[in-house]
Amino acid sequence: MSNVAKPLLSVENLTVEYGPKNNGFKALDKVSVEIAEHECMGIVGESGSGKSTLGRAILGLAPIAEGKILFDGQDITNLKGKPRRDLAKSIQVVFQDPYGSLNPGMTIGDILAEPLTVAGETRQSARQQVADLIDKVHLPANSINRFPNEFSGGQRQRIAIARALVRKPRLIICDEPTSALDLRTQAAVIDLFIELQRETGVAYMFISHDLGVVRRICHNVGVMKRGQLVEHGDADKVTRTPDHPYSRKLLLASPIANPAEQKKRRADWLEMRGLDNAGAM
Ligand SMILES: Nc1ncnc2c1ncn2[C@@H]1O[C@H](COP(=O)(O)OP(=O)(O)OP(=O)(O)O)[C@@H](O)[C@H]1O
Repeated sequence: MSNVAKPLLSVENLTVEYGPKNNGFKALDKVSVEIAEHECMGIVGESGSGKSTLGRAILGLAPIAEGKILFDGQDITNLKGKPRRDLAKSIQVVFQDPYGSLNPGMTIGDILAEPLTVAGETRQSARQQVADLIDKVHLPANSINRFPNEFSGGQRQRIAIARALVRKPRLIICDEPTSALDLRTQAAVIDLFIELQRETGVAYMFISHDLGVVRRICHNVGVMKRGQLVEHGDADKVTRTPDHPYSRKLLLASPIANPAEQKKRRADWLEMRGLDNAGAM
């Protein structure tokens, strides 16, 4: 499948195998997917279908048996050590669990400043950027001196999002980032994701069980089943099979018809979010 714009991320025939090589369990089986700059690609599918494995493989955290991952044209499939750490500037992640993902012994200010000071920024510049980020994710300014256990689940997820944004990434893998939150908090965090995308132009791979959330935030969606990406189309149209309300099968009512339609949808979507086609604002 191909997007009209040059892909930021391109996953080609990716196979991830757990267990003995060439004889293990294929958690991903020849998956191909592309995400263009500024886009939000939803990944949905039943439990165990391979959604998180896809995200983990992109982050270099899953055993790749076959296939390729390109980021901005660079082959990152087997990147390790320093080059992999350097890539963390461009590809970040927000996980589901807002309780487990923050170091409880560090203040929010230190959690957010660490990636900047490690990258060589002065303490003063880091402090200023952290203050701006706290403001950007709508947390009170005094959050800087407080510890993670002083915050609610929704607030912690805002901190995790701020941490993902610290180094101005071009892509964030969001792995069920709202599913541990109550409905009201979930809606506010989704609004934040949308707002931040509008402001920064960051692209998202948004892994979720929740079709409502995916319809709201995503542009395209891919449906996974038993390690394969079985359908791909317009996120507005993703729905469960109507005649089998308990079925886990997902149907895309309107797959993308042709490149011209695809191009128009992309332009409309970017316009709605106040982004241009060429680069971040
Ligand atoms: N480290 C691992 N070792 C062995 N098998 C694994 C490992 N991680 C995942 N799997 C298996 O790979 C398959 C895909 O798992 P994955 O977590 O990607 O699914 P998922 O679609 O994200 O599920 P969920 O929606 O429940 O989070 C599952 O059968 C899982 O048991």
